[in-house]
Amino acid sequence: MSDALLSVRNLTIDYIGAETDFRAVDDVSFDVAPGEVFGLAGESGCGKSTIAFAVSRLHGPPALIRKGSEIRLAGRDVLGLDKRALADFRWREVAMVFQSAMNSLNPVLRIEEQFYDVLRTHTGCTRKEARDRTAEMLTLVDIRPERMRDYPHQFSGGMRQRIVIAICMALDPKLVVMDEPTTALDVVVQREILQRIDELRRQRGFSVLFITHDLGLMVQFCDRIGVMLSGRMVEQGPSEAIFRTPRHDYTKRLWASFPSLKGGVLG
Ligand SMILES: Nc1ncnc2c1ncn2[C@@H]1O[C@H](COP(=O)(O)OP(=O)(O)OP(=O)(O)O)[C@@H](O)[C@H]1O
Repeated sequence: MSDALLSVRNLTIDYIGAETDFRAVDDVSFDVAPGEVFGLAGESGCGKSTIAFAVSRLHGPPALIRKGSEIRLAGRDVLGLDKRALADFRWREVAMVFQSAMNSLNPVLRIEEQFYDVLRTHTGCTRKEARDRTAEMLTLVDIRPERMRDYPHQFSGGMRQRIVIAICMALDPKLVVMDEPTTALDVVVQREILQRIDELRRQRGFSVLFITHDLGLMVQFCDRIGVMLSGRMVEQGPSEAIFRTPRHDYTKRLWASFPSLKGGVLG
């Protein structure tokens, strides 16, 4: 697919050990189109997070990406980026939201300062411009702009996670990688946040690489899903097809292990 935003080809990643190496990702290929939400499903340990880190170029030793692997974002060779290009690539091209992202806010800095740090570093904007952008972004995630004067502890967990998402969106990245972005939150807050992300995606047109253990959420939120088993991608396709007519035995077993999905999440 040449018009893909993200193109992953033959991605192979080992964790290098003292005695033996462990192949966490084995010859995985997939594309994510502009504006698309692509989900990675599969049991714990199958390599989903390892892929998410590699795509964001946040992996480090002992993870080693093997020769022949290719990751392209908007045509750029992600694995070939040097240190300088990488600083620009992160946030501007790709932003990552983790499960514990809400704890990544600096507890002693007002929210306003935390936005300013990211915006100034990447755009060289003035304080006034940063403040305007912060107000705009907070509004997008349903937080009153005047609360930019507050500190992280003055917000609930769900609000803190929304603030991190707003910071991630502030530079208009092309791709947002979300690894269990709402897992630490209660179910109602989870749904609210995902709905908000979905609206933002429609407005701003970014793509999402989405990882969650919650298969119901996955089917509901993703346009397409790739199913992983022991480092390999065994099946990929439109969510509805993967859910309703899975071809691989493992996918069938995966859905079967979540009886709540039988009611038909897709309606
Ligand atoms: N730093 C590391 N050193 C060695 N092995 C690792 C390291 N990080 C992850 N692994 C192994 O690589 C495999 C893939 O891990 P990964 O975290 O990518 O899986 P996952 O599908 O995201 O799992 P989960 O859903 O539990 O987060 C696992 O077997 C894990 O134990």
